[in-house]
Amino acid sequence: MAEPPVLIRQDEVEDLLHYKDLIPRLEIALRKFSKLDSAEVIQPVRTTVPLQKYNGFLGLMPAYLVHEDILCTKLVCFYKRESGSTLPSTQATVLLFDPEYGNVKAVMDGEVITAKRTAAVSAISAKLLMPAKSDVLTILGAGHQALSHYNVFTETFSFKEVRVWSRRKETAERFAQSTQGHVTVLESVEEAVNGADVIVTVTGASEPVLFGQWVKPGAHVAAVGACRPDWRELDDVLMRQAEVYVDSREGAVAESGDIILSGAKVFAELGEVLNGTRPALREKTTVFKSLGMGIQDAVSAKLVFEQWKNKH
Ligand SMILES: NC(=O)C1=CN([C@@H]2O[C@H](COP(=O)(O)OP(=O)(O)OC[C@H]3O[C@@H](n4cnc5c(N)ncnc54)[C@H](O)[C@@H]3O)[C@@H](O)[C@H]2O)C=CC1
Ligand SMILES: O=C([O-])C1=[NH+]CCC1
Repeated sequence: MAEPPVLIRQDEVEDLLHYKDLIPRLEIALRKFSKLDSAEVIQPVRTTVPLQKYNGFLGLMPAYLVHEDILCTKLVCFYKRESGSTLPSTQATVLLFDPEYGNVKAVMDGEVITAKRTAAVSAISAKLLMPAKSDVLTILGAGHQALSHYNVFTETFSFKEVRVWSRRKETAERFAQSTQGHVTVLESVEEAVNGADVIVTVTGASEPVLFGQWVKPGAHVAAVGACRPDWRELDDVLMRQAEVYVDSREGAVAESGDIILSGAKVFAELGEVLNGTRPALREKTTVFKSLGMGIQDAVSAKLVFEQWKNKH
């Protein structure tokens, strides 16, 4: 009989999952996903169950990586919260299976996995697409994803200046006090992105907060929020003037309001750029529209489980 699943808590996942191990594995998974013959990766588009009464969604994100034999699913609830709400906006649990028998090997916290793998994929996009000389990073939003993006971007790159904006100035100030290095708080999005080389949008907005007229030509935008077909973070001008990269074309045309409602064309998947089948247009204004994929959770969960076993 199969062993009962182990339970891996949030603090353990935090200790076990490191960007230096995660980024190369995510790159491999993205490459495999974007191969023309992608039989190595099975990942349906996320199924979402609307929770209309609570302004949220339950997302089911299964994935199977055939060669690595990783079978996994994440269950994630995400909500649109009112300003000042103390309720969490993303809650997640990850189940890692034994693909041969079908039993669950581990049940682990999915919030840290979601925060770290999303930020790590944005860092991969920036590595490929940001201007060769990038001095200024701006983060719009000051929640969980803002912090994980701050951590991986400052660990991976050398920005001279990091700025943050949030719709409530106190939240941005609290964020700036929580970071290791200096972060400048700006009162408006326009000021915050003025001259920025890299802009990360990690808000819960459903209407555009970032407008193309404010974005420096050649800048790179990692757009992480607005994960529903009728939610926006970026305006039409930015979406139409930028070269648009995505994690998954299939996911993007089904779920991204920024793409669907602007009519912008997807230029490439990140995996295609990593595979060398589509170019990285670094000199142009670029948007990486992130939606999140089950394979990103699967490789993260495998890594956490491996590290957990080494310790027990
Ligand atoms: N692409 C991906 O793989 C993932 C995307 N997300 C999305 O990323 C976004 C940020 O997630 P978390 O940091 O976990 O949330 P959070 O609740 O911790 O932080 C959200 C931030 O956005 C701000 N915000 C909320 N509504 C806003 C509005 N209407 N206008 C401007 N700012 C607003 C909040 O004040 C806060 O600073 C959410 O949209 C979430 O759904 C989350 C996980 C994965
Ligand atoms: O990939 C993910 O976990 C999510 N994307 C949007 C909200 C949660």
